Amino acid sequence: MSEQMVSRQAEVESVLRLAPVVAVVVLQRVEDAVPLARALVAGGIPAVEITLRTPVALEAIRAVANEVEGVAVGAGTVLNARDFHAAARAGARFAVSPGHSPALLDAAEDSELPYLPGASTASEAMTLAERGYRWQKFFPAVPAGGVDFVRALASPLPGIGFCATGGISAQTAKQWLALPNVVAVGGSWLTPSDLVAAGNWTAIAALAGEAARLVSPG
Ligand SMILES: O=C[C@H](O)COP(=O)(O)O
Ligand SMILES: CC(=O)C(=O)O
Repeated sequence: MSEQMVSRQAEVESVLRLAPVVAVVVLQRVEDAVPLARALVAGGIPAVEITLRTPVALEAIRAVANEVEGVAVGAGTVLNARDFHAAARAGARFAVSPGHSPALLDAAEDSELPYLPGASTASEAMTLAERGYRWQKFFPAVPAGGVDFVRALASPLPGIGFCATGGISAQTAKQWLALPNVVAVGGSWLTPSDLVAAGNWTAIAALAGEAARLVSPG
């Protein structure tokens, strides 16, 4: 594996180990980005994935990267090489995808930006491991097989650590974090759209606080 790949993987690991939960955020208004990220950081959740699902996402990433101390802001829903480069230009510290494709893996190899690609089967996880990706997003975690499925991957694929995301809640996060091959979970439950729309940053900081108190042995 190239030295660059080793250091980008180390960076992904360090982001995933900042806290038990990566906040997955869908923003409708760019002006919400900075106070929202500050609330998450204040609650103890510094890893924030802003999904490229809305027109304001890149501007939001730029604002958070420039203005929020202590945050590790990444771009989620990176679907192609163009998204990948746009995320890097906006100042994202990492990029995340629901799956992966040959073109995306090529773009990631040509870039400095640490990358967390998605997998949801043993074969996909093995394909990514062959390309040097020890840290992977297991997505969509619940519909793709749930806790039992991911637990069953731990023994045959001991080198792979997952950030399980998709369908996880405050109530179920603990079960996921107890798996030896789950280093963190991702989820949107910390930033419900009604609280974001209402600008209720205090409530979001409280949800982040609860999430930060979860523990992962992975
Ligand atoms: O990674 C992105 C997912 O949409 C987050 O899933 P969730 O909304 O079920 O937490
Ligand atoms: C689902 C996912 O991985 C993403 O939006 O990045």
